[in-house]
Amino acid sequence: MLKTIIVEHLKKSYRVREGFRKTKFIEAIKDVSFNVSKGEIHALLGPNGAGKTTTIKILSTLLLPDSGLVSIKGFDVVKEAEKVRRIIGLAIDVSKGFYSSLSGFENLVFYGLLKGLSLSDSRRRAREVLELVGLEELKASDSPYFTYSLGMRARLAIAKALLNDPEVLLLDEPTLGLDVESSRHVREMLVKLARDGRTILVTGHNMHEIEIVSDTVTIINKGEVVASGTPSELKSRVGLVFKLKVQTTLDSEPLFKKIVADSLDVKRVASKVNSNGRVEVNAIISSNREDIVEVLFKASKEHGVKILDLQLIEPSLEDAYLAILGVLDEY
Ligand SMILES: Nc1ncnc2c1ncn2[C@@H]1O[C@H](COP(=O)(O)OP(=O)(O)OP(=O)(O)O)[C@@H](O)[C@H]1O
Repeated sequence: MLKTIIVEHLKKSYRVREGFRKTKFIEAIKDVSFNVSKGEIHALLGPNGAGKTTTIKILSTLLLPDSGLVSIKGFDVVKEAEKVRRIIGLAIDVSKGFYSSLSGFENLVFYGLLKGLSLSDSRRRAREVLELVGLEELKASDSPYFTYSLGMRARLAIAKALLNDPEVLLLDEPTLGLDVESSRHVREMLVKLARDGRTILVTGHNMHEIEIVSDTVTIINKGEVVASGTPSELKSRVGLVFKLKVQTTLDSEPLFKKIVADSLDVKRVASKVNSNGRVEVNAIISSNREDIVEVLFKASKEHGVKILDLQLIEPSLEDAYLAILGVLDEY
């Protein structure tokens, strides 16, 4: 089946002026390839300057690539840019691009007209998308844009991207700077839009958020793909590694550490005495969950180790991301 978004061996350099006569090239994208299937939410992750926005700009026909093949629903973003523009919705710099004294509704009608809709269609569609992103519900659509909170601005940017009822949404950091509730609202909106069959490419830095919403992920660093897959595939890359935190007593600590060291694959262990007099043992263990649970159970039931509290933490997407980029020293 043809993938909705195809990016193959994408390359892009920026030419920048250096001094009066000299120019230099910044290789923003050296080699980026990934695919996104219909109805999927795909996250593009990477540190600042990795090339995420540049990729979104090429996909949305705002920038031309130097080389590589990029297509959306089979349309080449260079040769068939007009057709691509008709089927995509773009939200980039989500708190920019609106007239501050116009209301959300008036801004959207203006953009609807720019997209070639008639005045009556623009007005109808503006109301529909305002409803879709929950701005009607907040009774904000007729207030001037300058009164909007960041969360409302992000919603309006997504509403604008939805004006032409696009099959593909390209969203660059849609939750940047949003509070917990607004971010959750945007996340829920993305899931709903994908469930309706839209394909979504999103960038962001909040790993927790990305882990919740995305079906697949591509991690890029310095313009190159360093990993891709589902969040669980990426997490399995860091191996079967758990963080175990146990609170025990001073008396039980030596025996507990011995049992754990003898029975499990312990990578690292450290302990400290807490202010409440309990000993907190922190271990990185590369054994499977069932074995860890069995050893803890036996230590408590058969050897009388006092386990006062415990946490067994699996690696998160953030752990995987940091490990893949080689900046995680915890694992
Ligand atoms: N218009 C431009 N002119 C020159 N260099 C640019 C331009 N836009 C981006 N770059 C450079 O290209 C590289 C990739 O930038 P890009 O904005 O695509 O990264 P990003 O992954 O989106 O970063 P961030 O997470 O900070 O938004 C960076 O080194 C950046 O400085």
